[in-house]
Amino acid sequence: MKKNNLTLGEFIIENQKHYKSTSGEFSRLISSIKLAAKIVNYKVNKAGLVDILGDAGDTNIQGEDQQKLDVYANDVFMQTLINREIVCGIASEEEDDYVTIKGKHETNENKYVVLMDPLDGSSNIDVNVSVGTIFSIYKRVTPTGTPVDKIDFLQRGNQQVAAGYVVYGTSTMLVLTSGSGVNGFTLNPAIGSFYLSHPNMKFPENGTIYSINEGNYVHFPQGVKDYLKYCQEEKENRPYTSRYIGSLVSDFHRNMIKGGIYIYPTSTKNPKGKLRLLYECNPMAFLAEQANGKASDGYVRILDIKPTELHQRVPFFCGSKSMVKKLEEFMAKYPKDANY
Ligand SMILES: O=P(O)(O)OC[C@H]1O[C@](O)(COP(=O)(O)O)[C@@H](O)[C@@H]1O
Ligand SMILES: [Mg+2]
Ligand SMILES: [Mg+2]
Repeated sequence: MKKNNLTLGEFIIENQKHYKSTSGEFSRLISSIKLAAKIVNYKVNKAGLVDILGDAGDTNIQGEDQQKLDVYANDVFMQTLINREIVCGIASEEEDDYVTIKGKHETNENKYVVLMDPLDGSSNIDVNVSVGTIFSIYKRVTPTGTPVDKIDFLQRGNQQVAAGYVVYGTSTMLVLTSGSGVNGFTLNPAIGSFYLSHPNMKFPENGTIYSINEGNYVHFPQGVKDYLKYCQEEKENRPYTSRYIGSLVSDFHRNMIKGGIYIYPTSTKNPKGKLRLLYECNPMAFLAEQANGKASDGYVRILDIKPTELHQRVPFFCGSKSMVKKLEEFMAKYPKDANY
């Protein structure tokens, strides 16, 4: 597949067969996400010059201090999707509950729901380090024309129609899958279009980078501690390299290109893990598997976990297949409660 000559819109039209949509509804949905990403990107790039840094002075349902850019990004993605009336509902890290979009005819005819983390890596905003947006798309399970229900959002990750992220980094990229591989599109800011720059992205089977917040070491499950000892011993192609950006999207993106594993286990501070299943782990797990990688909670495939709550957290181990498998071997040596 050639690169640099297809825009994201052209790519979707050319690959219509993969983007399970006849009415063009799906491509309009992606076009809305693309538009919102460009608006947020513009603000991210001016962060030091406009009043968009620091705390928003409020906390979200997770009990986290919302950063101004968290709130701004949430508003932009929400408003873009609502105004263009393409989805029937949205769930967001920054919204207490899901939001129903009835449309002008109050008919709930649209068939897609979107779940999102509008700004991932919030701790990086004020220090000029890359951040991202994560999104996950499902077809609703309730009949069109009927009210949207929580069950439309509590679907297993293996039911996703599409998933992707935007990384606002040295360049701004949108990385997308709809179940037929992963493709990366880079924004040309001079033109305002995303161009296919990373066709058919794949995790290297193995890698030598591990990404984890080792500040929480004392609270890690024994299986994770043993795996870190394995990574750091001088044997074979080890010690590995430790790289941790503090933004899931950025760590994931680097690991997908270079090979590596991202680990956010349980800890005393986060007994269920920190990352949210619905709008962080599931979309990133879908992308990982579509790129020949692997994603589990240490025992179970992330995409098979049955969600029970919108903001539920799970332990998250994701990246090069051999590295995730090796970590699972260490986890399996202990009874689950010793690890969780
Ligand atoms: O600071 P910690 O505890 O290591 O957590 C960092 C992780 O938390 C996150 O920032 C959570 O995402 P949000 O910023 O969207 O809340 C991840 O992007 C990142 O990998
Ligand atoms: Mg996040
Ligand atoms: Mg966030």
